[in-house]
Amino acid sequence: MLRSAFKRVSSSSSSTYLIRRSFGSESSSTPERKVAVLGAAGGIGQPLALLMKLNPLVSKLALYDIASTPGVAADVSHINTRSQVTGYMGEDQLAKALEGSDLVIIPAGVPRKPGMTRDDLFNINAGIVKSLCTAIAKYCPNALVNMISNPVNSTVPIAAEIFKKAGTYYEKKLFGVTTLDVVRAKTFYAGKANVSPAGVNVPVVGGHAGITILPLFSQATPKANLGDEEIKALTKRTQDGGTEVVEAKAGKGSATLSMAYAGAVFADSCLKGLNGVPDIVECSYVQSTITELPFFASKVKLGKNGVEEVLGLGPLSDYEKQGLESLKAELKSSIEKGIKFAKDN
Ligand SMILES: NC(=O)c1ccc[n+]([C@@H]2O[C@H](COP(=O)([O-])OP(=O)(O)OC[C@H]3O[C@@H](n4cnc5c(N)ncnc54)[C@H](O)[C@@H]3O)[C@@H](O)[C@H]2O)c1
Ligand SMILES: O=C(O)C[C@H](O)C(=O)O
Repeated sequence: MLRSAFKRVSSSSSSTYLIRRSFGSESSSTPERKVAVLGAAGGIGQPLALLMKLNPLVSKLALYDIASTPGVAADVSHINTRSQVTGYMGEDQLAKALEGSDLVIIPAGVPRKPGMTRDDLFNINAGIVKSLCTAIAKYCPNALVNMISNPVNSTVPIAAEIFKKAGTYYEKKLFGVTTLDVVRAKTFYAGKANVSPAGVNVPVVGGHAGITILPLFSQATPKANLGDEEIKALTKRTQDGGTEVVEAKAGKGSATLSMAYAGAVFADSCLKGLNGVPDIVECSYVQSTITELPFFASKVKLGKNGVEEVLGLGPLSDYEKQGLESLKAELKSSIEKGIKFAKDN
C-alpha cells in the first residue's frame, strides 16, 4: 500500500495541508502523473522537489537543472513515498526530463538582490524561460506549465508566444504562479484579524509585482471589522512581501521556502484538477478576458484540461477599484515587453 505524507485538512479549495507522520493510504485508482521541476537544484527547486516527493498524486518526479541535480535527486529519492525520482543535468538531458510530463514547474532563473525590481531580472530570465519553453513545446506540448520564474508578468506572455510559434499554445494549460501572494495575504490578514490562518481565504488578482498585486480584502473570509488604514497597510505589505524577504536575506536571494510551499500547493491543485476532482479553485495569472488585459491573475477553476473557467473579480471596494485601474498600465507594459522579446528572439 502506498502512503501519503499529505493530509487535506480543509474541504474548501484553500489547499491547506498538514505533513503528517501517520500516513494515509492512497486509492488504487490514483492515476500515474509525471511532474518535472526545471531549476530543481535552486533555492526554490530543492524544497519544491521535497514537497512534490511528499505528494501522493505524483508517480514520477523528474528533477532537471543545469547543475547539481544528481545530488538533489539521490537525496530526495530516499524518501519512502510513491514517486520514482530521476535527476537530469544539462541541456542534453532536458528532453528525457520532459517526455511524458503531465505538469512542468519552472523555478529556473536568477532571483532578486536588494534594490532590484523583478523586471531587472528580465534580461537573464527571459532567455532561460524561452529555451525551456521551446523544449516543452517539443517534448511535452500537452503538459500543464506552472511558471514561477520572474518577472512572472512577462515570463508567462513569453511562454505563450514561444508556444504559439511552435503551434502548441494551449491557453488553458499555461499558469503564472501567484499563489505566494495569496499565501501572504492570508497570513497577514489572519494576523490582523486575530483568526487562524488555516481558515482564511483572500483572493489576490492582477499580476505578480508591486502594485500589480491586488489583494481583495473586501472579499476575505472570515469577515473581520478592519478599518480603511488597516486594509491599506495589509495591501501594501502583501504587495511588498517579496521585497520584505529580499531585504531580510540581504543579498542571499528571495523567497524560497514560502515559495516552494506555495508552488507545491498550486501544483497539487493542478494535479487534482487533472484527476477530475471537482471545485478546485486557485488564483493564477492566466490568459484572460475579465479585463482588457490579455493576461491577468484571478480565481480560476481547474479541471481535466487545466483552466476550466476564469472566474470574475466579484464586487470590489472603491479602494480596490482604484487599485485595479492603477495597476493596468504597468501590467500592460510588462505583458507587451514579454511578447516583444519572444517575437524578436
Ligand atoms: N512566482 C513567485 O511568486 C516567485 C517567488 C520567489 C521566487 N521567484 C523566482 O523564481 C526564480 C528562482 O528563484 P530561486 O531563489 O530558486 O533562484 P536560485 O538561483 O536559487 O535557483 C535557480 C536555479 O535555476 C537554475 N537554472 C538556471 N538556468 C537554468 C536553465 N536554463 N535550466 C534549468 N535550470 C536553470 C540554476 O542552476 C539554479 O539552480 C527567480 O526568478 C525568482 O525571482 C518567483
Ligand atoms: O520578490 C521576489 O523577487 C521573489 C518573488 O516574486 C516573491 O514575491 O517573493
